[in-house]
Amino acid sequence: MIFFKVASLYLSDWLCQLSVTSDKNINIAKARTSIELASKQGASLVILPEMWNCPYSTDYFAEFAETLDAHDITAAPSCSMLSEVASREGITIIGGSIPERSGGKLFNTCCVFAPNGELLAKHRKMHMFDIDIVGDISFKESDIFVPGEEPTIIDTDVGRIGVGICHDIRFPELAMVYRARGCHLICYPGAFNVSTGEALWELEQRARAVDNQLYVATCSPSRDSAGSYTIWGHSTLVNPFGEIVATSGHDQTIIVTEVDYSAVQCTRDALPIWKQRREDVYRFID
Ligand SMILES: NC(=O)CC(=O)C(=O)O
Repeated sequence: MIFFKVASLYLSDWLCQLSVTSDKNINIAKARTSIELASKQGASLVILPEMWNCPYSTDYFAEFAETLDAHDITAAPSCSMLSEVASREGITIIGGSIPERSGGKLFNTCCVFAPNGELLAKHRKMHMFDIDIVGDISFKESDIFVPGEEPTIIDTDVGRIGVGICHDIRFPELAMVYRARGCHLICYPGAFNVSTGEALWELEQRARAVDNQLYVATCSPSRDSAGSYTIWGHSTLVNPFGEIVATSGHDQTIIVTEVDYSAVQCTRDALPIWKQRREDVYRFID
């Protein structure tokens, strides 16, 4: 989980990496305790990991799925906990992700809650994690999930935030949309595995941050989470200059760090690459 304390343009940021079990009630209780702890310490934004209520495995997604009705969140125990804690503590929550059931389909969905407990937005993972690295890892999210169709931009008390989920980070176009629409921060709840994580997790975050000159936050479950998928961990915050502000190892942990949104404009003034783009010459197809 990541937590932010906000004072005008200046935030204090907590990253809290949760160990996910195969018992949903335990996962909900653990997340609640961590959010409350963050709030007591002054956090105003909390970010949870991808699949914080469910092991990251195609064997579990359907069983752990919840139906999310913005008008009656009580049928979804994971999200009703987030809504209740958001309103009791008066904080914004980027709710990692959970399996969502809707219209006979399943989505990998991040719910965002306002400090009054209102469901502000839902981001459905847009790019399915379907990979096959011979002799290493095979995973096919699209066996279970259907991709979301839209980018998600939310105006919150802690800035304009874009949301992506894990594999979404590999698509620079999505991050560019967020930059073009004025986001200061992109949050990617994620659960990279050890193979891709070691090679690419940090690289992808720094690339999205430096190309778009904004903050990138990632939040992962910890390595000891349930299921056969081995999680990389290493929740991280990267600044608009591509530098790592804070990161973790792979164990369950909380990191507290600080975010200064003025770095977004400073970096853009110093290196005005957005204005220097040559859209007149970029062509994907002749
Ligand atoms: N959960 C994911 O989308 C995993 C991923 O992208 C990876 O590289 O691992």
